[in-house]
Amino acid sequence: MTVTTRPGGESVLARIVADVRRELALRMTTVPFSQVEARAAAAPPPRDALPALRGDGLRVIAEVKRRSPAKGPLAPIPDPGALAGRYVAGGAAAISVLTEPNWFAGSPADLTAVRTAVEVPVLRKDFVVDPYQVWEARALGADLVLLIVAALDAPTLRSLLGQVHSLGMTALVEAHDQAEVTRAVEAGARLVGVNARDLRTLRIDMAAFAALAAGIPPDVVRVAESGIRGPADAAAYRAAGADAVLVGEAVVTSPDPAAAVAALAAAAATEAR
Ligand SMILES: O=C(O)c1ccccc1NCC(=O)[C@H](O)[C@H](O)COP(=O)(O)O
Repeated sequence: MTVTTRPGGESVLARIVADVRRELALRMTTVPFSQVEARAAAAPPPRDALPALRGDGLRVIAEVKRRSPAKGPLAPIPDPGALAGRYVAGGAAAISVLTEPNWFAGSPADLTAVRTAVEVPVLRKDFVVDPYQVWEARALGADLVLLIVAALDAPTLRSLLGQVHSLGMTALVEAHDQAEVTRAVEAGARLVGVNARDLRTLRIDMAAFAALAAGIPPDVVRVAESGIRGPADAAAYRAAGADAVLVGEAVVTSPDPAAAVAALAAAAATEAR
């Protein structure tokens, strides 16, 4: 689905979440929770993401993203495991996999394929609103789960975060403004992403990370997400204090994804803090 937004119209995020909830309700009737729980117990143990995402230089989380609501199709990606392998060859510290089918043309099978193909931590990037999806993520082999502050009330954010941690995974808690950063930190996030893209309007504000980074405590790992076109953007985020960047479109559309990832990481070989 490709969207246009109208002032005062329903937010894009709200529309995506409504679809996700409908599909989830269907899955919950066809795949009993006990089955998901059993698959999670049999999944390979989670990989520790935090040490992978902070260290010397800027870490790159490279995304498997076939399409975007704003731009439509980006890349067909017939073999997500092979693409993730190219990212890792270029130095990616983690891989993000969009598993949502209707707006991003993703699938849960993409995540499993990527997890099998690479040895770095793998993020389930989806619109998680219910504990069932956290268990699903673990059952698929995910090491990280995205929690979007704008999609969750405070008690739900806190309880989903606790659940991600109790399953041994890491949550990437995503914020777009100061109030959301505060909520992420108060909920106990250890990894906070500032998304330059406002998921309600799809507008990109590349200044958002620099404006918000100082409000993220030093023991929390900081990720700058979205809108990164190349090394200059990555270097600017590093200078503003990012430990890692999360990049989708620029790497899936590159003719050489390994080189694209390597250039992003190399551009920002400066000390951040
Ligand atoms: O990408 C979108 O258009 C989008 C729209 C609505 C909700 C989420 C969306 N994207 C998810 C992401 O956060 C990005 O895929 C990710 O940060 C990479 O962004 P980019 O490098 O700009 O492709």
